[in-house]
Amino acid sequence: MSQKFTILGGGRWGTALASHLSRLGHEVLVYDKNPKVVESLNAGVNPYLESQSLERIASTQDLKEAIDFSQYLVVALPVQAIRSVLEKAEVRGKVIISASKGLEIGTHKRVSQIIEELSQDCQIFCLSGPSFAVEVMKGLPTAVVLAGQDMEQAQRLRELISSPYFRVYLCDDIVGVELGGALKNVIAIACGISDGLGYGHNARAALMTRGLAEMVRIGVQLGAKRDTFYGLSGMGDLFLTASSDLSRNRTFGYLIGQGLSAERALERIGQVVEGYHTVKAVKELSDNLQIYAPISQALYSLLFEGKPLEEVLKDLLLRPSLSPYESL
Ligand SMILES: NC(=O)C1=CN([C@@H]2O[C@H](COP(=O)(O)OP(=O)(O)OC[C@H]3O[C@@H](n4cnc5c(N)ncnc54)[C@H](OP(=O)(O)O)[C@@H]3O)[C@@H](O)[C@H]2O)C=CC1
Ligand SMILES: O=C(CO)COP(=O)(O)O
Repeated sequence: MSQKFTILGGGRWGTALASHLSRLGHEVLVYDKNPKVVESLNAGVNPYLESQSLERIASTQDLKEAIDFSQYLVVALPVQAIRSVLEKAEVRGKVIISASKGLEIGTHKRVSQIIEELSQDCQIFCLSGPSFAVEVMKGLPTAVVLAGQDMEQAQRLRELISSPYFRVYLCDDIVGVELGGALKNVIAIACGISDGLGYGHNARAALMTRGLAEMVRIGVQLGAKRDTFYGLSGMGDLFLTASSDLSRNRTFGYLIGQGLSAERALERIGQVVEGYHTVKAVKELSDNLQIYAPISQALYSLLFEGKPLEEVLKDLLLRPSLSPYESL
């Protein structure tokens, strides 16, 4: 059955999801602050893939109009922008799907926690997993996971958003699914640095494996189920992001490995690099909760404390091996 969907955020991911939902016959309204994006969507042209025409996607800069438009709200904004947008919106009684991946700096909150704080009487779900926007825009086969507490509502949502090329699995561990999507970006930056330095495939495989162990340690401490990290939103998205040129997080790391400063690398990419912010939140969380997170800690000292890359690598590679906590 056709429904109305509001998408908050007309970036690449918001536009890809809008395109997917409209192909399924839903009526979609995208909210974005950028007039050029709004204009392009209203003209039926994908702002990021100009060869693709888009039908049935309307767009607005009017947040109230967007919120009032539908019962179903998809949040696809950069994580650090979500609070400021939701503070301006009165969100009440909606079914909300968070599609953003990261932790909020300062509060260390997951996206569903930010949404919960700033909305009333809403049911909140998280959509995550290995899903590059450009491939979803093109309708290439993709599998994702939808997590939430109310499995009946999740099942209804799955029926609304699934297609043969967009396969949706369900999960009741929203904490694990959100943390999988947020933490894999940090490890993807580390893998990018290793690739940029020319360290080779062995090093990248080691970082991905030890990175996954680090994600599990952090996640379990924060209340996630261990097994969730071995599914689409943890391992699945880590494999994708840490090994593909399409990833902004990996590319960010790659450019740093090639000698660029973090500022220059961010400038060059010109899109959201969520892992850069999440590193900060993870560093504070792991300090506060005494979680052993050597890769995230090393990235923090490189990106935010100005420690030279050679020293960071030396510390990481020469740190005492096999502490009891490292056996996972
Ligand atoms: N791209 C992908 O493949 C995927 C992305 N995601 C997640 O989706 C989220 C969004 O990423 P993505 O769409 O790729 O990012 P993009 O960089 O493509 O776009 C971000 C968009 O958010 C807008 N924006 C920034 N700040 C604000 C604000 N304060 N108020 C309103 N709009 C704002 C930007 O506008 P402007 O350009 O004017 O600044 C831009 O249109 C991230 O959390 C990402 O991890 C998840 C799965 C896949
Ligand atoms: O999360 C993503 C794919 O699942 C997108 O990753 P990047 O933000 O690194 O491009």
